Amino acid sequence: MGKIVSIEPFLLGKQTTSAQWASLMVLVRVTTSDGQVGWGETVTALRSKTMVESVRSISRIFIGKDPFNVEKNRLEWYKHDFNNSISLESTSAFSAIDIACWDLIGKYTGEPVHRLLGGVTREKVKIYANGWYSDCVSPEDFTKKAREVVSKGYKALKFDPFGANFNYISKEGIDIAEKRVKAVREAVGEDVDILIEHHGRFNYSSAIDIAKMLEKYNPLFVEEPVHPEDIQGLKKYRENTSLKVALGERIINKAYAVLFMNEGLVDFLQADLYRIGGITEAKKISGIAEAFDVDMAFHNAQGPILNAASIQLDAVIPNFLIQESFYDWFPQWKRDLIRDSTPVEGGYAIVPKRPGIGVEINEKVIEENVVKGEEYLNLKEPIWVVKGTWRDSL
Ligand SMILES: O=C(O)[C@H](O)[C@@H](O)[C@H](O)[C@H](O)CO
Ligand SMILES: [Mg+2]
Repeated sequence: MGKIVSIEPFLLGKQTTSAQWASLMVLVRVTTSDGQVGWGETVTALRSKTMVESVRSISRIFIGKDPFNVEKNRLEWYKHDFNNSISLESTSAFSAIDIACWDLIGKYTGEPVHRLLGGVTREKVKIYANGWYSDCVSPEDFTKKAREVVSKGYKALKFDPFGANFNYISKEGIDIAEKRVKAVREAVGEDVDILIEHHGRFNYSSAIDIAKMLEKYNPLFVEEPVHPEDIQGLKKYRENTSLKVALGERIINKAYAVLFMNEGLVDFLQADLYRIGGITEAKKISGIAEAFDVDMAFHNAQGPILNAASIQLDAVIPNFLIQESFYDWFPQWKRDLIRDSTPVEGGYAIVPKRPGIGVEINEKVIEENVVKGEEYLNLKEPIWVVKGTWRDSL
């Protein structure tokens, strides 16, 4: 088996798309001395140039290494990078390389990654839709688009009904959010799960007021109800509602996740493979979560490589809840980038049996979509918002 000879980041995308937070992606190609290729992906997070450079810098640790030694290689990175415990740039670059190495291991052995991680616990994984509600402002907008999601077969969908409210939300703001939530619940019926995204933007008292409203709509979970660093606020939130809390998309290592689980502050953990340390660390964190009786709902808001890698892990872990997916709302170039997709059918993604993470890259699409520069920055609507929903009145 070959050693790693090159690690190349490609910044791909379009500077303006309907999904700004994911308009660009960093694709990473890892090549071995015997010509095998593995693919990884990481996030840009308004730092596209930085992320590309970060992949280049840390790749020096991996050149000449055996891609099979994911643990030893990770330890080398951990040892050399003094700031990895506080650097999303470092963990995100590392994560892409780790995913590419797993893809290589699968290709060498001829096995899908899930068979190398523990085998199949489920042949298909339940998906929830995100990204479906761009430009939804009125309850009627939400009704129309929610019906479309259900007609595609989805059994669960997530949305943020809070418009441009930030930190504090007034009684009127809650009333508007309620009209949107009610519209979606009525459109999808009681058998489809609704998941309420807060994007970590409220103070605890506002989040508690919101929770009182949400309780009657029976969401599967509420996500990041308070600011992600506000542990004291989250404790107060937990004391004041029985709604189930999901969080963790911004967590960059397993020890940090334990802080939340140890205090009983989270029901469902949303680690993301690109930030937590690739497949290697995502598998470990799932095991730790299992010991706390916490189920996994991996965050997955970026491109087709991360989507494929997440599905591999979902197939394996015992404590799987549900998988986020933007797949049906991807810009076309992201779908074209891979030859073999894992389409969502009847609300589930069928776990692919192909070697590696299960996708082949169409290299022509790389050439056509290489971009230079930074993400388009819209100062009127924060990057994490689904396009056209940053409106606080109906
Ligand atoms: O998917 C999620 O859970 C996220 O919080 C984000 O990464 C996205 O920005 C968002 O959902 C789009 O608004
Ligand atoms: Mg989120």
